[in-house]
Amino acid sequence: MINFFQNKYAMSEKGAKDLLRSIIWTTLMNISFMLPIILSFKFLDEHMRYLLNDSGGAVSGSLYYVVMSAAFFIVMFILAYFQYDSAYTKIYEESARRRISLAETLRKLPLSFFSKKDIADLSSTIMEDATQIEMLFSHAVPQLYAAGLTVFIMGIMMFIYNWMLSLAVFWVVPVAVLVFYLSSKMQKRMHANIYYIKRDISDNIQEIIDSVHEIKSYNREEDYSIALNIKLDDYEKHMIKSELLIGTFINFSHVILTLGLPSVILAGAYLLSTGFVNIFTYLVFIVITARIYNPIMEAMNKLALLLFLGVRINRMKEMDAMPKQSGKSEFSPKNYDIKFKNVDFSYQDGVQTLKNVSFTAKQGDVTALVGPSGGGKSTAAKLCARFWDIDKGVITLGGEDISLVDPETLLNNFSIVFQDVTLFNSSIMENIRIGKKDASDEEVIQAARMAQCDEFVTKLPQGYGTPIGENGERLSGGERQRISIARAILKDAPIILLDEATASLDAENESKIQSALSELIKDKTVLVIAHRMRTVSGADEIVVIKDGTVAEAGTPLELKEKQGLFSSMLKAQYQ
Ligand SMILES: Nc1ncnc2c1ncn2[C@@H]1O[C@H](COP(=O)(O)OP(=O)(O)OP(=O)(O)O)[C@@H](O)[C@H]1O
Repeated sequence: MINFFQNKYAMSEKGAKDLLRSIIWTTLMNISFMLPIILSFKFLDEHMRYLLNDSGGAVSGSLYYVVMSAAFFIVMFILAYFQYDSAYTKIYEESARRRISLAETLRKLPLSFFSKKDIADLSSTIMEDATQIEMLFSHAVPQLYAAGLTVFIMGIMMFIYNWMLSLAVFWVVPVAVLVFYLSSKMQKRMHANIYYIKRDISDNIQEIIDSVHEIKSYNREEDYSIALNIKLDDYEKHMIKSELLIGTFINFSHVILTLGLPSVILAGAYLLSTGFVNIFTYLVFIVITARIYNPIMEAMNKLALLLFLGVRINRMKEMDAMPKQSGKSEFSPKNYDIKFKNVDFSYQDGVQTLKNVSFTAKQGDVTALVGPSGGGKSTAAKLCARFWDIDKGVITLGGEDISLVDPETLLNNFSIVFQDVTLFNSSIMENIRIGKKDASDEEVIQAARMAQCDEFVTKLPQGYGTPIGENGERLSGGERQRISIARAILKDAPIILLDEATASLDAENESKIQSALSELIKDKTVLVIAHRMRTVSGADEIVVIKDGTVAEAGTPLELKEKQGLFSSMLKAQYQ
């Protein structure tokens, strides 16, 4: 059973055990609600017999009923406590574990998972799916299983007590469940559709928010809002259809269940008149029948939500099943040479981005990757920090295969400055401190000065404490890039990846930063991706990448003399 829950609901072992406990406690609580009824009728029965015999004096055994009532009350209270604890506290604990494990999964997923389109999907999985699953596991799943179990246990007890009346009570249950079951396939399909339409809408909204500048500048607001409205209408139609469908089936099943009571009244009246049952049994069955369907009805009301559960759990399982990056967390290479040996890589199946790429970026050297746009320079640089895993060949750092090193451990060795700088909605100080989280304010300011940030920071109202808005929206491209360089300077890692690091800077700032960078890169492995030939003039080694392959490699002088691609690019740029 534990294994079944673990597999079906993607739960931890502890969560599955707690769910089982919750089902047991809920079943016991459901059954305990019948106890006062049985006790009352037993009391009534004895009372009636006593009155009919009319022996005079007090009713014998009254104290017994008072004590039993108090005992039942305590039992019900205890059961309700454990039921609450298992269905809420424990289930919420599992939910916390589920969220933490999702976050852990995210840490281990390769970057290929985080394409732009996945961001809305991801946040919906983490926030909405996890919340919905939490709600279902506290309010619906244990209750559903417990309803089945309660009816089963009560059914056995009642059949033993009086099978004829029990037949009248229970014939409706399989019929109602069958009606619901037959419709569930259709409902599941519908709910899956709704779920995917909803995700598509979230993606669409996310895309609009991300590209709001482009949409406005190309006057495409109307096209986007028409496309979004079509999707919203579709969502509305599906929701109405689904509500109608599920409402119809739930109500139909409820109607079938309510037929149970008249069945018992009629069958009981007949059995009473023929002497097969006494009045006490008849009345007990009527009252129990009025209550026994409640857990099933309640569970059915929640089934609509439960139908969403499968889709949501599958989404989590999918995420969990994605190939994760792992590796050793202890890593101290003997040097920081990066070596590509016959590396093949593709972002998508069938489109090879790098083919048989081999080159070495030596520690203490500046290795420049140059070549035509789209050739694969940035891809090669990102692969050596294990942003993705390669398809063939090997990339080594200090002679060790990087695919065997935990990505976070590996990244500790890299200072990276990309073209597309990501900044966080906090102060400049905190944005730079990301490079080294335990850096003092003085260290941060020192790095900022080296990266020429001082010039614009001192003009800001709160200096280094100035909030810079979502992704640094209050800063210019060059200012954002300088913050990114300051981070790299602060981190002071043994390998430096510079992807057009000084592209958005004016000539004066660029030369100042170049001199700061030349201090930073001493004795380090430096991989520079550059388009402008003057950026690479000081490089020790140049690797020309064209159409995903190494077209030529050597020192600037060697390549100039070779009169190949590098030399023609050089000429073209100076012309
Ligand atoms: N995340 C991605 N998913 C799919 N394809 C990608 C991705 N990133 C880059 N590519 C593709 O891989 C190829 C190489 O891109 P890459 O950015 O490495 O080239 P580049 O030489 O650095 O180009 P540029 O000089 O223009 O920056 C291109 O065809 C590009 O479209």
